Amino acid sequence: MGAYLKTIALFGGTFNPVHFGHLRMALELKEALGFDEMRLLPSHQPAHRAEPGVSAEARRDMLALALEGCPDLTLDERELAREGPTYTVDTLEELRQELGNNVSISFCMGLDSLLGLPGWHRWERLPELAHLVVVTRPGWQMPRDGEVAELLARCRGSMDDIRGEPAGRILMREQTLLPISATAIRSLIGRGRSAQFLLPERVLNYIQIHQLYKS
Ligand SMILES: Nc1ncnc2c1ncn2[C@@H]1O[C@H](COP(=O)(O)OP(=O)(O)OP(=O)(O)O)[C@@H](O)[C@H]1O
Ligand SMILES: O=C(O)c1ccc[n+]([C@@H]2O[C@H](COP(=O)([O-])O)[C@@H](O)[C@H]2O)c1
Repeated sequence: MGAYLKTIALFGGTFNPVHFGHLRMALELKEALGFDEMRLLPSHQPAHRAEPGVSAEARRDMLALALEGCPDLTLDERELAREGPTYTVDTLEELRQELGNNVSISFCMGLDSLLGLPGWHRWERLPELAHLVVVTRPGWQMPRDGEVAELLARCRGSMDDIRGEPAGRILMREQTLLPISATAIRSLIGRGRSAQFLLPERVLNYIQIHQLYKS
């Protein structure tokens, strides 16, 4: 294997709002796998779910507040400026053009997202543009057959592969996720209950000041 490449990881989501589950997962992945950069990538208009109801600017502002004082995690705002549905393949094509082929790009996702990958826009192009880092929870089932199982059989690799190649590998990593979801946070606030200790205090203050998620 040749020299190691610079490694950039992306962690995409709606972040409506960002919470400690997202932040811990991103930080642990960066530290455990040794990525040079871990970028949180808020989507403008998610491709496979309803409109978030909270503006892209507000979701971005909350992420920026959450990342204050955490130099290990950065914010990549490129999807927010794009009109129409946010497709990961467009983002990765843009990024690849910007960075060239001598950089290793990894897109991080949960196993649930990997199982749904064949529904993503131009999904077969994704491994040509980036590696996929897939976080599994203890006890989760890997697919046995179908397109994703075939992709895994072809592409499964290690962190050494990811450091040495620009794209094309799938790394499976078992990690315990904090049991927090943005849906539960929105529901708590909507019912007038407290969401304290589930997300950064600064983000909670922003939600209160802007009266977000009130039913
Ligand atoms: N508790 C968690 N720990 C680690 N990762 C998470 C957690 N919740 C969501 N994720 C991951 O974060 C990314 C962005 O998720 P998203 O913004 O949809 O958050 P969410 O909390 O699942 O939101 P919602 O409840 O609105 O679906 C996805 O890859 C998702 O798998
Ligand atoms: O490109 C697609 O077709 C596509 C379909 C579903 C999800 N994604 C991306 O996957 C990431 C997590 O999405 P979500 O909806 O679980 O927050 C986020 O970056 C989305 O843009 C992308």
